[in-house]
Amino acid sequence: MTSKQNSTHPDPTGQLTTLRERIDNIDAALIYMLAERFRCTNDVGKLKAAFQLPACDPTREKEQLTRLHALAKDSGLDVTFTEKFFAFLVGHVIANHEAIAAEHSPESDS
Ligand SMILES: O=C(O)C(=O)C[C@]1(C(=O)O)C=C[C@@H](O)C=C1
Repeated sequence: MTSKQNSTHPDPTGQLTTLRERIDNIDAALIYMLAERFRCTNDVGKLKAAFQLPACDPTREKEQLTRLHALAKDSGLDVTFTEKFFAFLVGHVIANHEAIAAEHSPESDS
């Protein structure tokens, strides 16, 4: 025990460090998973651009949301957070699809 730590004033430092190590590992996994998801959606963006399909597919998004709701409930993740996170993510994907389509468009210089 340190001078500041005793049974009335326990020191949370060790526990906090352990929890933060877990958080860092989870953040790393999330970043790698998101990078992989964006690699996949970029391929979707190229396919959509090549076949002149719309960037946004509301029917697919509805199906995804239904599935994500069930997963959120099952796992204990906040459903509102899940919806907001999905909307944020898909918003970026659609912007990327539009950028890819603009590059592929006949009016594009390149
Ligand atoms: O599945 C597609 O069609 C995609 O473009 C991918 C994706 C997604 O990020 O999951 C993005 C936009 C669409 O509106 C639906 C889903």
